Amino acid sequence: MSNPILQVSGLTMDFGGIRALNKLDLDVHAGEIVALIGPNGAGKTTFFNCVTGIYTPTAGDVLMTRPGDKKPISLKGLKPNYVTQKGLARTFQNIRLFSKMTVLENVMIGRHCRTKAFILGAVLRNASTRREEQQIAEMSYSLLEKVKLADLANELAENLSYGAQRRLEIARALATEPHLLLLDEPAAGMNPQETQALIELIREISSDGQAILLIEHDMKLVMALSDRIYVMDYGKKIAEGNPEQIRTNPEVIKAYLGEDVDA
Ligand SMILES: Nc1ncnc2c1ncn2[C@@H]1O[C@H](COP(=O)(O)OP(=O)(O)OP(=O)(O)O)[C@@H](O)[C@H]1O
Repeated sequence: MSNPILQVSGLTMDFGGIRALNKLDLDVHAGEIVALIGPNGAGKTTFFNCVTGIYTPTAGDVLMTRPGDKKPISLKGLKPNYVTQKGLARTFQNIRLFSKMTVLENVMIGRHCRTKAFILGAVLRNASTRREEQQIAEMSYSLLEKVKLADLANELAENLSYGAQRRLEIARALATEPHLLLLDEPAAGMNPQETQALIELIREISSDGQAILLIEHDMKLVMALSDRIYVMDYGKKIAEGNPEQIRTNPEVIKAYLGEDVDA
């Protein structure tokens, strides 16, 4: 088997006396949808923050192997914008859009991390910059079509419904052309119809070959989409397997006592 796109080993994160992550191993292969689940406070967001450069982990490594790479590169210690440039994009638990910009502009911003002419061109506005802007706008528009927001391209982001804002965040992350897409609670705050539409969207994105790692509390979504699931509790991995194995795992049932894993 080829190297995983993402290979996390021994990831540990201490906040003062709190060990939020404890020697966590996790990998994601090309084309997979992998979910990371666990009760509140288990360490899921800390994991994403360590992988995407928001925190530098106390110990462990985060390796990425992109198509064509002879050996993995380490993302550990890289700033978030460099992590994005290497091919890892994410959405956030609390939506982070530019509310006073249009829907299309929000996606175009995501794309700019891949363009040469951005800073210099923004000052000079020469012909090649204008051509590149046009290409970015077209590519961004096609992503809006994918997430079913093309009709709202010129609307301000703040005027979108909650579910639509979450889909816009996904489009913006896809605009960076990631090798791996990280989704942080994409269904949070959605009604059942919005969640169902999201499940279909994630399936469609995955069918294009996009590898996806997601954190989610909505078990219906997790069970419907995941090829593999990692379960953590108190910063440690307590189980790993396919949805059926996770659904029936006694450790998982114990960790979730009182919560509904059997969606
Ligand atoms: N910046 C921080 N400083 C101190 N402690 C933190 C920090 N970030 C997270 N923690 C602690 O680390 C632990 C894991 O938190 P984390 O937010 O990663 O859990 P989670 O699984 O994402 O929870 P939730 O499902 O509620 O979002 C918690 O005990 C939390 O209080």
